[in-house]
Amino acid sequence: MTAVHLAALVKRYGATTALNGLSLTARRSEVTAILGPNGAGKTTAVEICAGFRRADGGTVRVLDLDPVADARALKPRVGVMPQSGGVPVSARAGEFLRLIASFYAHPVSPAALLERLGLADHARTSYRRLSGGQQQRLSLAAAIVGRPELVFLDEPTAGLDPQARHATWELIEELREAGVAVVLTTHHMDEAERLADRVFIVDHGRVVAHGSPGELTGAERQLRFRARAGLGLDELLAALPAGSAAKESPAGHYLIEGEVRPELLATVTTWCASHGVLAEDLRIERRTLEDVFLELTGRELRG
Ligand SMILES: Nc1ncnc2c1ncn2[C@@H]1O[C@H](COP(=O)(O)OP(=O)(O)OP(=O)(O)O)[C@@H](O)[C@H]1O
Repeated sequence: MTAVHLAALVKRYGATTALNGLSLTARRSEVTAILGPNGAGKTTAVEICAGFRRADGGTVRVLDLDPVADARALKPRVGVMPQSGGVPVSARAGEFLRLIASFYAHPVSPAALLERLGLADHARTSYRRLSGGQQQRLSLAAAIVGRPELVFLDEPTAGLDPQARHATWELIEELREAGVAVVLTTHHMDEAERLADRVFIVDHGRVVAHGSPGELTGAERQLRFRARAGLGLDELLAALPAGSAAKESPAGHYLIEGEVRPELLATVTTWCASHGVLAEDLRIERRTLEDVFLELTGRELRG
């Protein structure tokens, strides 16, 4: 079932076009990741879905409603974790979460949620005195305490330590199991790969590719190794099957693309042996979303 439908969304801030025809769909019981570099338009898209901003063009439907015109009807059904907190700085964590819970008919127990997110010892701490990671987790708790059908999480794990990051991932997976539609933004491709059923790769305000992580990265494998910089690859390339590619990037890091079969591995190692090259860290791996992004845009995701 469709929870969010965005079609040809346009948003301008003065001379800046933040969204330039962005289209995406998110479904219930799925995690949908909007993956893109800084400034790609992810936050703007979430803010429009949350009814915080109006689009300049295109269609926005959230649970089949209009986020601005139907804001009252959507409020009890949608949770939002904005990028910049959204919590009054003097509010104490526990009191704030109980207040938010009181707005909903069937909230989760605030105390249990604080415990779950490792904030139980900070229930009496004011928001401004929480660490960045604790503030993030309180903001996440506030987004989900009302048992929403749909949640928007804007960079939910930004600034979290690995333990808190994993706890957040597990919570997100449980939301999906419970039938919630989760839409999250991230510029961590590992987060999208681990969590998302569908990924929308966004760049310059539009979707440049979408699909499940497996669809996006494909079945293709690639072979990588490290060796001394500046190996002449023409001769190796000539020995490889047609359609293969070999490149050095950055210096001393080699990548062989194409159909990685046993013969290809043998060709590479034989070539290395005959040139006195010790191929270190030789490995065959699947393409990552980072590779896909690089291919599509010519830039690194986190660049
Ligand atoms: N209120 C605003 N006024 C002017 N320009 C803005 C405003 N908000 C965002 N922008 C610009 O719009 C573009 C998209 O920004 P947005 O915050 O939506 O991207 P993002 O993908 O969420 O980036 P990040 O990962 O850094 O949060 C950027 O060029 C940004 O500078």
